[in-house]
Amino acid sequence: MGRLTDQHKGSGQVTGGSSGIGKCIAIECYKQGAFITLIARDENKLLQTKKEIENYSVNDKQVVLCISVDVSKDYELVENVLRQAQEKLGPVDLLVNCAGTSVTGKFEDIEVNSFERLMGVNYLGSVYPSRAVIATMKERRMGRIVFVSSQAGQLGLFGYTAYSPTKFALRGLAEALQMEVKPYNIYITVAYPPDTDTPGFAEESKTKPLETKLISETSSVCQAEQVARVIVKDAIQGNFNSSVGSDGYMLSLLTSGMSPVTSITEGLQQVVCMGIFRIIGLFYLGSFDSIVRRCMMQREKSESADKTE
Ligand SMILES: NC(=O)C1=CN([C@@H]2O[C@H](COP(=O)(O)OP(=O)(O)OC[C@H]3O[C@@H](n4cnc5c(N)ncnc54)[C@H](OP(=O)(O)O)[C@@H]3O)[C@@H](O)[C@H]2O)C=CC1
Ligand SMILES: CCCCCCCCCCCCCCCC(=O)[C@@H](N)CO
Repeated sequence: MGRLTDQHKGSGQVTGGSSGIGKCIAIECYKQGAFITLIARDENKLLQTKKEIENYSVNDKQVVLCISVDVSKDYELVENVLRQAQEKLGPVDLLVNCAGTSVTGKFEDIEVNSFERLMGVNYLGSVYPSRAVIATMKERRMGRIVFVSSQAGQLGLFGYTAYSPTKFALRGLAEALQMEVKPYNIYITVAYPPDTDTPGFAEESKTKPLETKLISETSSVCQAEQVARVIVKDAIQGNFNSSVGSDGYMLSLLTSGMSPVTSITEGLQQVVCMGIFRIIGLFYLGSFDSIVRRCMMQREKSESADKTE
């Protein structure tokens, strides 16, 4: 963010900044000299994280501000608290929409209200803060907005019927918004992290179907620090697409569709590699289908064994 202003190293707002990937993104920005606003619900977690982040200060003027608000409930409230934060720390240079949560399970086993709740937090919870800061960014003719999607926002997988659509939605929002704000020198980044070792991931793993676990093992679990470093780098560079690891790279290239390109090299890589990555992708899909079929047969076998007992 150092490039964003001459006066100070910029101001960053991170939703979901009190835990996991969001916390590491906040630390990464703070280490680069930025002023930080953490946005989440639980005040204790916020204060604890603020203390932790302050250990990384690079100058004595740096501030970490905490805001306790639900990003998915009341737009007016979100707009108000973000305005107050900007009055204290200056206009926001970087907004990172990282607040989010997941529910996994078979379609028929997921509570109906979970579909609505996840769309609320993961999608509307990214719309509201972005909508609240965009006018100022346009006036200043500068700014960066990050949407934290997921690899599960690039392809649909067993167990993610409630979660994936919310992460796909962010991509649509990001593409449309990028086209609107590019002439104002505002750049949007969509990040597609793989499974990442965080409190949220630990919670998700408790109830994850076996199929989802086996399929997800295709790509290894990343560290939140690494994911955060990549996201912050891509946001500063103004890259539309942000992915981690070789699976992440292939998946992003393969699903690039009509999304904007940031460089000629990126466009050329897509043109050259698309076909071959599709072939590799088909093999992955085949192996996912066979995992699902094997699990189904095993379940039926153990159910019929139970009945004959
Ligand atoms: N970990 C993973 O494997 C992956 C995660 N992601 C995505 O990255 C993001 C962060 O995930 P992760 O670090 O694992 O999550 P964590 O559960 O560790 O942290 C979630 C953060 O979001 C905040 N939050 C949740 N709901 C709300 C809300 N309604 N309003 C305001 N803040 C909220 C939480 O604070 P509080 O509860 O106090 O509000 C917390 O700070 C999510 O969007 C997730 O979908 C993407 C790919 C992989
Ligand atoms: C050429 C094509 C290569 C294809 C590789 C496919 C690898 C698929 C693995 C997907 C893992 C799902 C991650 C979801 C993470 C997430 O969002 C939750 N953990 C949130 O808590």
